[in-house]
Amino acid sequence: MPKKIAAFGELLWDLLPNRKVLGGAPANFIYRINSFGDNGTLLSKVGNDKAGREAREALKRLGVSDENIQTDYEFPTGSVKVKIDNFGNADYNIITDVAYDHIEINAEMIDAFSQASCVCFGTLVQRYGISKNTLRELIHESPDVVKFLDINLRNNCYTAASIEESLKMANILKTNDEELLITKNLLNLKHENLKELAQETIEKYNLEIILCTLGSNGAFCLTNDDVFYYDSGYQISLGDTVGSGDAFSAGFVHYYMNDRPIEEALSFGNAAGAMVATTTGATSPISKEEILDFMVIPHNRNSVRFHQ
Ligand SMILES: OC[C@H]1O[C@](O)(CO)[C@@H](O)[C@@H]1O
Repeated sequence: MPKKIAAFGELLWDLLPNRKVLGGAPANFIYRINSFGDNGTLLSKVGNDKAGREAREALKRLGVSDENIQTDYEFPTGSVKVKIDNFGNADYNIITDVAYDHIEINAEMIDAFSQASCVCFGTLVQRYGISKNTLRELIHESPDVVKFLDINLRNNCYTAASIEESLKMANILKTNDEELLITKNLLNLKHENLKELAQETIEKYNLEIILCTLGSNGAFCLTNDDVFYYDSGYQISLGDTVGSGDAFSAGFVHYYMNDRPIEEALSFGNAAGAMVATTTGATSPISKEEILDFMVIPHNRNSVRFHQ
């Protein structure tokens, strides 16, 4: 049975150096979730403009319903200017006060959230009051649902308060090494070492799992009963990093919510993220079968050491 997974947040156009592609972490996440065979719902908002109409069409072409995409009559559809450096790393200039900052609560959204088995959200959509409050209410109405926080810290789009509130709402945190250290500094956590910092964060915010991606060095996972797994990085030819973390999250959630062992979920997510990093933009099609095939090909894998 496909699992019902919902995500709340930004749907936008990523303006890459030479073309525009549909993006927004929750949109990218739900696209991958559906491509893996689960039943994903995206909760967002676009403007009453050409970009909004095109976003709906693009979304549907990607196999994601626009049923829970609201239309805003005042604010434009979101967009992001994405610069890619010589190493393929993305720098995001995120346009502010756009339609997805104004998502309003309604009965359909409450149903989509509370009837899902897992919901995903990030910090970017919490930069203004309306969407932030809608998210809080949706979470409040969904007590028995697994809450997956893909923290996605984007410049000028988070505060210590939005990070802390998000951690309090979450059961599972997905972060990257850099974001975990930013979180440490803003929330005055103690540990420098990533594993110890993850332990401290789990305890302080009562999390069940932390997933931490490490760029080309793979990813690790730590649970609240202190089970630790590490999956090393793949040596790939990098397209760009856009959407790679979103694919990691979708891969992990797909396996985890379908009752696969956490170690397998980590490996599948890590491979999904690596494969998306070989493409440009966040929504190039990659099937589950292609990821599974990729995982069994012998690869050169990078390896990091943890100071345990
Ligand atoms: O959501 C914020 C930004 O992050 C991405 O999702 C990539 O992870 C982009 O598509 C978007 O511009």
